Amino acid sequence: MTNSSRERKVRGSQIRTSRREKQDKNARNRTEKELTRLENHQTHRTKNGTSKLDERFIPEEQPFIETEAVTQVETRMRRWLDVGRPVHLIGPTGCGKTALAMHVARERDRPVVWINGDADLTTSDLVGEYAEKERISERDKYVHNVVKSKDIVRDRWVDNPLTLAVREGATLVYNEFSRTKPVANNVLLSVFEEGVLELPGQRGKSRYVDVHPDFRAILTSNSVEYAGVHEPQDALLDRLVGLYLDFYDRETEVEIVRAHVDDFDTEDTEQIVRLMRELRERLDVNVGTRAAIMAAEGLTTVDDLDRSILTDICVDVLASKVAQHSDVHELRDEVEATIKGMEGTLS
Ligand SMILES: Nc1ncnc2c1ncn2[C@@H]1O[C@H](COP(=O)(O)OP(=O)(O)OP(=O)(O)O)[C@@H](O)[C@H]1O
Repeated sequence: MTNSSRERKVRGSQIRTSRREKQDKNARNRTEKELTRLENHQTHRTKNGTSKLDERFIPEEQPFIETEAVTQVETRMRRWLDVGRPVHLIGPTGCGKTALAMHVARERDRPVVWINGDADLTTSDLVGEYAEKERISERDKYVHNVVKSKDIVRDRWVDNPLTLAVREGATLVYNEFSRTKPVANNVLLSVFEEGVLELPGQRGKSRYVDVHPDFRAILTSNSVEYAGVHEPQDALLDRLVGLYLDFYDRETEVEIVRAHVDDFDTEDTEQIVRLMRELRERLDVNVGTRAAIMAAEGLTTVDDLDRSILTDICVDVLASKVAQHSDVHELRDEVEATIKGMEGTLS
């Protein structure tokens, strides 16, 4: 044994760590991990110029016509959005609710989050769930060449559209919200009133999310279905500002059809809109602006138009709305009679 006793060197961290020091170390690790996650998210966001919100499905931007009639409704919508009230657009199929909601939402220059109402939608579909497994591996080298490893697998919470919109101050467009069962929409009550979103699946203080001051909501529902699908709870309706829409005036519909159908003569556009509006008055089925757009698209393929071809196009555009094959004959008769009755004005 040599004279100088050699102090035993212990490599690596101290063998014995007090419980308190271990807790502090774990807390530091957790903080570092959280900071890394946020930095990664921020990097992802800046690198791709998008946030997680942008990954959400949002209907493709369409040409948007703003006549006086459209602007009037927009002004009413903005009035309520400016004071933080959720706006509920109610109207018949194809009258322009979605286009209006998306346009006003985009104009707010905030991220837009889109939710499609559906009977199968649940609260967790709206707010989020523990949907991913997170594996954390800790490697401790207490003694050189001895590795103590520990894998922790835990559920990770994933925010769904409503929570993302609330956290990031997005404009939520909740299309056909009344198709969703009322119980799933209950989470909206405190969002629209107390300004807090409760995450039923979460625990502790992360169970509550303060609503971002820039968060706004535009809900749409189809007037007919609205009555028939799920009667939304009065407490929710009480929190909404309701704007009933109908089909636009003829000039606006002509502009809308022209915006959607290229290479279609203005006079022909005016005629097909006039015909579809007449059918809207006469038929039991709903004849929306979308039907006028589709009919105009069909007409762009025709060189020599006659009454029979025009009848075919109108019947084809509306036939999906009649339940029985026998009803199509009645539909065709109505269309033929309408075209005949307008012969003087349809060239
Ligand atoms: N102001 C507008 N400018 C341009 N296109 C419009 C405008 N309003 C409606 N449209 C078009 O008319 C058609 C019907 O509009 P939209 O889909 O918004 O109706 P909707 O009431 O939401 O129908 P649904 O009840 O089926 O959801 C769409 O093709 C839409 O792009």
